This record gives sequence, C-alpha cells and structure tokens, in this order.
Amino acid sequence: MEDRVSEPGLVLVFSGKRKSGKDYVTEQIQKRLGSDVCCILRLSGPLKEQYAQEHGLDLDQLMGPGPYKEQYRADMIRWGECRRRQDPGFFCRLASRGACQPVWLVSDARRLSDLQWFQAEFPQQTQSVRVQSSEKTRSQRGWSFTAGVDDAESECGLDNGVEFDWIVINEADAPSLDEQLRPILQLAEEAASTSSVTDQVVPPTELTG
Ligand SMILES: Nc1ncnc2c1ncn2[C@@H]1O[C@H](COP(=O)(O)OP(=O)(O)OP(=O)(O)O)[C@@H](O)[C@H]1O
Ligand SMILES: C[C@@](O)(CCOP(=O)(O)O)CC(=O)O
Repeated sequence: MEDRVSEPGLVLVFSGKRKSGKDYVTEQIQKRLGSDVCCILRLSGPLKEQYAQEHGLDLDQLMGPGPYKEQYRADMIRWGECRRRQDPGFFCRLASRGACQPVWLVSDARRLSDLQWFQAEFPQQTQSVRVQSSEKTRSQRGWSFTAGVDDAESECGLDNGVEFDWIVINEADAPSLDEQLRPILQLAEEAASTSSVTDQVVPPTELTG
C-alpha cells in the first residue's frame, strides 16, 4: 500500500479585529506561494454556507468584504456559538476537510478554541499570527463599533492569553507587508519543500527495504 503523509507541513492560524486585514494578508501570502502550495481555510466558510442556506441569503455577499454580512453578523455569531458549545472543533474540521496543500492559512480564528483545535491536531506545525490595525484605519476600511459584536467573544476571544508567534502590523506607516511577511514566507517555503520530500509516494518494495 502506498505510504503518503497527508498532514500539512505548516498551519498558520490568523486572527485580528474586523477590517484589520486578515483576508487581505492571507491572500497576499497565497499569491506569493501559489495555490498548489498554500490554501486559505476560512472557519466562517462552512458557517456562512449553512446559515445562508437556512435563511435564504446571498452566500457570495456573506463571504465578501462588503456591508451585507454585517446585517447578519450578530445572529451568525449566536448561531455559530450554539454549534461550538456542542463541538468546539465543528467549524475547524469542516473548514479543513479536503485541504491537501502543505501550507494552510486559517484566515479567521476568533476564539481560543479555534487556535487550540489546530494546536492539538498539529502541535508541531501550528503557529499563530495576529493582524493588527488601528481603529482609525479599520474605520477607513468600513468598520464601525457594534455593541454585541465588537465587545463579544467573536471579536475579543483572542485579545488575552495568547503569545502570538507573529504580529503583522497592517498600517500604511508600518514596514511594508513584503518586509513583514518575508520570514513567514520563508518558513512556509521551507515547510512546503520538506513536505514535498516526505509527501512522495514510496512504493512497497522501497518500504520493505
Ligand atoms: N494593506 C492593505 N492595502 C489595501 N487594502 C487593504 C489592506 N488591508 C486591508 N485592505 C482592505 O480593507 C478591507 C478589509 O480587509 P479584510 O477584508 O482583509 O479584513 P478582515 O480582517 O478579513 O475583516 P473581517 O473580519 O470583517 O472579514 C478589504 O476591502 C481589504 O481589501
Ligand atoms: C459569524 C462569523 O463567523 C462571521 C465572520 O465573518 P468575517 O470573517 O468577518 O467575514 C464570526 C464568528 O464566528 O464569530
């Protein structure tokens, strides 16, 4: 039987406040690494798919960066937290099913249980990345404070108790994203090259020596 390593070589779990640039930064990383090396996993993806289906909503708009999803955010949070209470890893498993690239970018971790699930599943491969932007910059990107959202676990669940492996300052007056992402990209390229070596199919004759 063929012996194939299906685990990722690196799992980068991103978090950050609304409009801090989680999607933007992870898309920049994927552009540089290529989609055969790196996939973006959105924990909100399976949640929004199911929520859109149950409520007859436009999934494309729910998945997009525009104001449409904000109308439903509070109820989606409630809906999602009901499922997480029953199974904290519910959305992590759904979002990562079928991922086969060596590098995974989890773009939207919001709770400690999100990060802990990947750390428990892939203890050697998981690193945490915090994307930071000022409220002024976030406001320029369309954010405004919403009670019940910005003061709730969905937005504050990772504010304390986590020593992030990486911090990305997504501000015009910060070092460029190219500069900030360089060490992360190098780590990803190393993980991808190592994974491509160990991910080769080894015919049975070589396995038995
Ligand atoms: N460095 C940047 N340069 C240009 N545009 C940016 C930058 N960072 C973010 N943006 C833009 O700001 C908006 C918000 O960014 P993004 O959607 O990545 O935030 P987010 O953290 O994923 O937000 P949410 O939690 O609401 O999904 C998007 O339109 C995005 O294209
Ligand atoms: C409901 C929720 O998944 C919406 C996330 O939407 P977005 O990643 O901000 O586009 C947030 C949450 O799960 O708390």
